[in-house]
Amino acid sequence: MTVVSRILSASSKILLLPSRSIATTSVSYIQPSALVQVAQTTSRLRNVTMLTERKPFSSDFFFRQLFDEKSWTYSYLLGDINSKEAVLIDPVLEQAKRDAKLVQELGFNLTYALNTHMHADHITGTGYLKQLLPGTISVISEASGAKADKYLRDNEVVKFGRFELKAMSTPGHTNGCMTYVVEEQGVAFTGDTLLIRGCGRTDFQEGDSRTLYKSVHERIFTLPENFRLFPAHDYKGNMETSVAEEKQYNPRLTKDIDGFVEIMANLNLPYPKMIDKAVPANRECGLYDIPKEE
Ligand SMILES: N[C@@H](CCC(=O)N[C@@H](CSS)C(=O)NCC(=O)O)C(=O)O
Ligand SMILES: [Fe+2]
Repeated sequence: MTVVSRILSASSKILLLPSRSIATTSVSYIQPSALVQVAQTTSRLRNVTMLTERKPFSSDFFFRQLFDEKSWTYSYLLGDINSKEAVLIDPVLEQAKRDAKLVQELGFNLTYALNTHMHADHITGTGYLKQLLPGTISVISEASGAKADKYLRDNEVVKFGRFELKAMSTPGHTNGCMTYVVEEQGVAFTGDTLLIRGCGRTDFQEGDSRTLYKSVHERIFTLPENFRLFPAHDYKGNMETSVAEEKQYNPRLTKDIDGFVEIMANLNLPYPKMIDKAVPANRECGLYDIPKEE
């Protein structure tokens, strides 16, 4: 019997038999690798993702997802547990005290407070964090047009302890959108470029659907399939996704580019409530409208 006919034969047995009987059928002569192929084939037929093996974070990599309930924003504190250097991605002004307290409680030194882009729906916490945690350097892309202490270009790296965070230019939602990637840990922070089963809107700031589509397909979707992806927002309670999941299930970005442009042109979303306040503030690194001391 050839390998192919064995697979087909095993596949039909697995599909036809109730699951409890699989272990007791005559498939035991099949090579384990052939069984994996059968499982992959049957999963594809049932439209189920075969999860690629996950890469766990290393024990010296600190990761904490934080949430702002008013703007549905996720911020991310990443740190090197040994050197105690940390970075904070997309902090929110109203949560800056919470975040500063956490950084101090954990004994971290916040080296960089980074924005993935110039946000339109909330004021960034980077400016206030510079006051709360002196020495913190605010960071945004050069293309954002916003003020910060440090500007990043495509493929530039910032270090925290032994870790490297690489800025990957992913414009489309805004010109200056960056996806921040910690390659060694298999993780990327996509800002508003790629949301879980969605993506950033393209109807204000420098939004451009074709550019966003290319950013996702040519940059984010070319990361390894098992990379964990963390967005700047989720409005449905999801917290994390992966390259493999979004490539298979993103309802917008699995379309061809023209189909995508059509979807984006017809979202009809109301403008963010804070846009007229947030964009001018964020252009200045969020350095005004600091909450009053209690
Ligand atoms: N209702 C919220 C704003 C919601 C919104 O527009 N979110 C943006 C990301 S923040 S710039 C977005 O791109 N959404 C895409 C989508 O499909 O929802 C508010 O008033 O703040
Ligand atoms: Fe945004």
